[in-house]
Amino acid sequence: MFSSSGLRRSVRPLALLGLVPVRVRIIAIAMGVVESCLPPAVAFSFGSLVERSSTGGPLVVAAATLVALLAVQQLSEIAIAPIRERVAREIDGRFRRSVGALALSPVGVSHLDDPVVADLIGRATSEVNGFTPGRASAAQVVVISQVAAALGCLVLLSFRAPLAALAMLVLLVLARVSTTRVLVRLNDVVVRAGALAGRADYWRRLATGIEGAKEVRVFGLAEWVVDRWRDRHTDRVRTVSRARARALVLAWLPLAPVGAAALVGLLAVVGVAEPGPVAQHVMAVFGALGLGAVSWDVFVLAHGRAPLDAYDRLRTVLPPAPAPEPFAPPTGGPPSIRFEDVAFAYGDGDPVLSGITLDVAPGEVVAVVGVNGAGKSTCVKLLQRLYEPDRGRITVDGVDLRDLDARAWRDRIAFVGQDFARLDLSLRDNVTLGAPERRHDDELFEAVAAEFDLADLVPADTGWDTPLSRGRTGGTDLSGGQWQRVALARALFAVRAGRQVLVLDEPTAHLDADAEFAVFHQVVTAMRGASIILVSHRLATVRFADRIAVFRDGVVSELGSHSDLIASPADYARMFDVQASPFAEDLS
Ligand SMILES: Nc1ncnc2c1ncn2[C@@H]1O[C@H](COP(=O)(O)OP(=O)(O)OP(=O)(O)O)[C@@H](O)[C@H]1O
Repeated sequence: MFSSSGLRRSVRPLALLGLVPVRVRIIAIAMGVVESCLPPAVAFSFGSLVERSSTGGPLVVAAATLVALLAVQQLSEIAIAPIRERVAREIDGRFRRSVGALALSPVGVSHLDDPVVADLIGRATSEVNGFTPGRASAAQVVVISQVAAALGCLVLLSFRAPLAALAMLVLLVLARVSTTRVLVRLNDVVVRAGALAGRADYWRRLATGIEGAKEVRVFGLAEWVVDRWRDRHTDRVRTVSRARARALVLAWLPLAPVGAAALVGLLAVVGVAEPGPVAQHVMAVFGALGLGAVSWDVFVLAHGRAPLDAYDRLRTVLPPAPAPEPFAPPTGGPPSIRFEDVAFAYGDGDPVLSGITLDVAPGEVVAVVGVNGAGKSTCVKLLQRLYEPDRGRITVDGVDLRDLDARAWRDRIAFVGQDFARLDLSLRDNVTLGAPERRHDDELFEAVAAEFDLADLVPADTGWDTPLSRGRTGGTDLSGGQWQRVALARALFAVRAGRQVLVLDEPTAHLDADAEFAVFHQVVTAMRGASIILVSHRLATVRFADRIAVFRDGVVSELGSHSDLIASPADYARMFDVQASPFAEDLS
């Protein structure tokens, strides 16, 4: 039913029990069976005890049996809690892994641009109020045993009053069906409440958190933001409480058939003279009413199915991919990369690239420049296979990128982007996760840390293991420029560990042109040997590249070394003059 890449077929909560170890499964099922047998057994045993006391028969055995049954009932209620926890933990662990694997299974990231997919991933991973598939599965066992216990009581009744038992069965099934409908409605309320809470929460974070703290104060937005927070929150509470009230009104409806069933059951006892059968009958009637009752477990079952349903739908949208190959160090030197007439648009949007043709020779440094929105980052995303070209192809050593294993190709790339990852981990992890297969290579890490002067970023006593987060004990936070040094060190670690392609997509955009030039120069000098692609919208900072490609209107409009391009009368020379005139002396 389950593999690391996904649950194989449509899953129901009960089927998830197959994921727990056999021993735990057997205990859970055995306890369910015991719980199903207890109510009819107690009714029967109580009837015998009353009968014996009325006829003056020996009471000891009957009383001892009843006491033993009641003791088992109490004990099983206590013992079942840790079993249910274990069942839920085992299933939820596997389910989370399965959802994670599915969400990460597409080669690229274009599926995340689709709001339907994003919503399904959100719902499959949501654990609102702890209603998880694992808890639903454990609850399903309890619900089945509750139903079985009630049916057992009806069977007991049917020996004396078959018609009354049949009428009760019909009425209680009716009650149960309408109860389930009410629960589905309540479940919808919970889902809606979750979506609305997300909106209200955004404004709460903006008002009280660090996210927009400066803008909110400096632009005088405080009152406006707080008003929005209050309005969204009020909207949420009002919408949810109206929907809940409507659902709860319906919750009264099942009470009518339950009441009628109780009446039918109790009336059937009229005329029975002996106290024993009367006692057994009354006990069995009360036991049978459980068939129409709403228990907490029915509620957990209804809610805990929601992530499973979302997961099922997600699987129809995202078929599970085969498990990735383990890391295999690349053989040979840096590759030659070629973009051949590559065209691309996001979804149904306008073309961003309309025919890019560009070579990067092994070990060459190629800069990609162009105005904002020219498609430079998009080109880099295609190279990393985060998206696929609509037309044309990208080849690596002559092989179409689509024919290469995406994971194996990415294992050859080191990358720093504009919004590089600031991992809430230690400084050491932030750097060494650039090449996870060499994570424990302290010598390599120390060399890279020395090259980027990382020692002054963390206190000496906690050293490399200092968490880079103010929110963690003993943690520290870094400035934007310091984080950027860490991100570049991560790329250097990856290159030293054997990555042969380096992509820098404006990680230094917030620096001034001189500082960006210095950083690019340092990084490229340190990583010479890899095939390097530098992206920038500032021409002066990449002038040392072997070749510069100017992106314009979705194509490469100029290509050559800085001295070639500056000598031609086209865009590059004109833009370079405009951008570089304030630094003319430094650049000469
Ligand atoms: N995920 C996306 N979905 C839809 N459109 C996108 C997406 N990412 C980028 N775009 C659009 O594609 C165009 C090119 O964006 P891209 O980021 O490649 O440009 P760029 O040259 O790198 O710009 P900049 O220098 O500002 O970073 C822009 O119009 C942008 O709005």
